[in-house]
Amino acid sequence: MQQGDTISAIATPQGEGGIGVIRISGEHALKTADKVFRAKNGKPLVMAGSHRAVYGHIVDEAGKVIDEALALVMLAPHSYTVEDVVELQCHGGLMTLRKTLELTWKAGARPAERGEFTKRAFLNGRLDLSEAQAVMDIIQARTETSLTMAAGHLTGHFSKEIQSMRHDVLGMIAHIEAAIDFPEDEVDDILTYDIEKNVVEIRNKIANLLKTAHAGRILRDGLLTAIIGKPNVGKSSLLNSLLREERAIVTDVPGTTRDSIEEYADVGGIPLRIIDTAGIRATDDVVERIGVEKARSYVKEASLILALFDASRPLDSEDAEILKLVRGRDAILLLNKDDLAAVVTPAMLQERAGKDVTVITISTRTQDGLADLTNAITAKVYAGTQAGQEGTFVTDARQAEILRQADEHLEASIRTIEASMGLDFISIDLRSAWEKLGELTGETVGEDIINEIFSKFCIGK
Ligand SMILES: Nc1nc2c(c(=O)[nH]1)N(C=O)[C@@H](CNc1ccc(C(=O)N[C@@H](CCC(=O)O)C(=O)O)cc1)CN2
Ligand SMILES: Nc1nc2c(ncn2[C@@H]2O[C@H](COP(=O)(O)OP(=O)(O)OP(=O)(O)O)[C@@H](O)[C@H]2O)c(=O)[nH]1
Ligand SMILES: [Mg+2]
Repeated sequence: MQQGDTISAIATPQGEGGIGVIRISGEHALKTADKVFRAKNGKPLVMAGSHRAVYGHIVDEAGKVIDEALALVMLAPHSYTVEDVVELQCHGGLMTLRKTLELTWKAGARPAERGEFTKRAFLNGRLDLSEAQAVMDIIQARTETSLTMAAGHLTGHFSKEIQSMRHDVLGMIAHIEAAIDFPEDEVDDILTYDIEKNVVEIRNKIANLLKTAHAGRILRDGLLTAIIGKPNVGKSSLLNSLLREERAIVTDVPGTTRDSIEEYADVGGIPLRIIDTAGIRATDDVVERIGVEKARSYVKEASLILALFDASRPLDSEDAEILKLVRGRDAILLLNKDDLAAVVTPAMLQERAGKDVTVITISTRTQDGLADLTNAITAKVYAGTQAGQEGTFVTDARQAEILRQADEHLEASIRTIEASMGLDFISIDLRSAWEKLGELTGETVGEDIINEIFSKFCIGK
């Protein structure tokens, strides 16, 4: 097999850690590693054999010892990149890793680009494009549900579904080509009937996949959620409850939160990117006013708004302002401090907000109602998604767009059949659908798109 030029990068998080790994891949990976690594047994790494670790030291050009290390050799094609790979497992300090990396460059490697190791695994056929994308999703997963989804993709759940659709489409194309070569009118009718039935089935599968796109994107990227309300209603207390941690300052002084606070929380497996904002009110305080402006702009930006109200105090004009801000938006209204004597009932809030808005009674003090909130959020995220599709979520906008376009070609094939336009025209529509679907697995995708996808990876992956 053909190997690329030799690349190297730090593969582990950069900071202090127990161990840090420098990964070298490419035609001269072993030769490069031999120049910076001196095995205790004195032998070059080719003698080690694949998937063997060798003990030794990292040494500079003058032979000075930089670190103690293990070299892990993985010979092509049996490695992550399908090329020769050597990993130098050093002590996990910033200085030793940087120094060792520089030595690999002096020894002939060049700095790896973002995602270049995984890109090589893809170009060498060990992973398809959706599997390669899942590698990064695994690294970035913030909840167990997100991780399960990404791991499902990496092990091919999504790819297999796409491949099976492509296989079916190709089968139909083959039948059509055969029928074109041996024309017989009666056979054509049976054939187009069968094709139409098959196409409808595949379109159903695509429709079901597209239904997962909403949840899939949120599980991968998180849901930007703004907590808003007038001062002192318990916004920061809610943030702390959702994080199960005293993250934000809570006091009984209205105007406690002045700058917005952003944190990820795992709410029922959904990664929420939560923004706790300054209580929205008219104020002369310059700093607070900037905070209030920020809160208003987060209301515009957020995908979900949690609007808080205090059940123990009558609704006032400041609450009316909040109700106005969330009108027409994806929002859940929370009536907080339910543990105190209530002067506002959920029915009163519901009446003010309109019947289509979800109102939930909570107490951040007793944690009552937080399970209802979790359920309301998960229900919103999974709305329309069929249960039991763990491994086959559509996770990004590009995938969803490709599926929609493939579906359009399939729809066109049905119109072609119904217009009796002839077999070769049906075949053209089906071939377009087949090619489109191939953009998901990466079989029919241009270099620029591939480069763009991998450029979003981290260095060393
Ligand atoms: N040290 C280390 N840990 C790692 C990785 C790595 O590259 N190095 N990985 C990535 O960053 C992930 C694991 N992925 C890997 C995928 C394939 C092979 C590999 O050697 N495959 C061969 C042999 C398989 C076998 O023995 O059955 C092959 O596919 O032929 C290694 C790691 C996570 N942990
Ligand atoms: N009884 C009761 N008190 C609560 C509850 N939630 C919050 N509080 C109290 O209400 C006060 C304000 O809470 P915060 O979380 O700081 O309110 P906030 O909305 O962030 O306030 P600002 O940052 O000033 O806008 C504190 O004294 C909290 O202890 C609740 O569910 N019940
Ligand atoms: Mg606050």
